[in-house]
Amino acid sequence: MTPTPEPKKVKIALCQLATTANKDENIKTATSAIKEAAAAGASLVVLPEMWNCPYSNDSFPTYAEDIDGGASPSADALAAAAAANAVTLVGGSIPERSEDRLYNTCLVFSREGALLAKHRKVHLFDIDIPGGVTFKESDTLTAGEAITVVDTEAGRLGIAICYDIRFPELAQIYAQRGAQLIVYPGAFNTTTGPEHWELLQRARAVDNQLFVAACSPARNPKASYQAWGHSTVVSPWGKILGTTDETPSFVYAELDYAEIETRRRNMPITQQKRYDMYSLVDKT
Ligand SMILES: O=C(O)CCC(=O)C(=O)O
Repeated sequence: MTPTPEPKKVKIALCQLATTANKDENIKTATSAIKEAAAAGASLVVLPEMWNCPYSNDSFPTYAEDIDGGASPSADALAAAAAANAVTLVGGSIPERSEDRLYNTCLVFSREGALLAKHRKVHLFDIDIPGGVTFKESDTLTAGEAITVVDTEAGRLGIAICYDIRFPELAQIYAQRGAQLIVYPGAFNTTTGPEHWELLQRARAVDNQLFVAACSPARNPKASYQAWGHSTVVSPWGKILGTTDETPSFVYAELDYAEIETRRRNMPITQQKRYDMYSLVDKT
């Protein structure tokens, strides 16, 4: 990969969208949110995990779109919205159908609406917390096999989805590859969200001395899955640069990528790692 782009300042917008069971309505909501974020001055816009459908295993197969096959109204709408508003767009995620498999997939578009990257969620959300939350994405979805670092006009971005944030090795590999910001479209819930959502974002940011942004759907009281909301942007020092509650809302923050160099110079933990005692192997 080429050297990390020059440090610069980027205004990011996280669109905490209300999602419904109506895909067309969800696409309209996303399109108008991208326009509103751009009008507010954002050059990098982020959408939530599974923004075009309810977050449920019943929904994923019926809402899934064949992105590679060119049959994806959601992808088409995102490409058009990125170009119309001249923003770099991390398009949250949607259920993707590819041959006989389904994936939880994030698309990244340039300011011209070109598809820059496609990331399939690597760690599937299979958990069982009795009295709390039980979910098994692997009932319908297949895990991705590739990790994604992409150069954009808004910086070098590492892309990962929701449960992926619990795996520090992935974030460390992104940092090693020069990511300035890791973007996690996510949909934590009312059991794990209050305990871990902010903690994990701050941990990944401080571990790796880079920016972290996590964008959730808004909570829908009628939905089977109660999203935590609280979309958040964190600095390399672990500072919350912007956050919200569980309602449909926008989070704006300015990312000054020069801070990454400052923090790493002041506290050079990457050079201080004891790779004579332990190791991280990038097998991708
Ligand atoms: O890790 C968690 O607590 C929530 C993860 C999740 O909701 C997801 O991966 O979709």
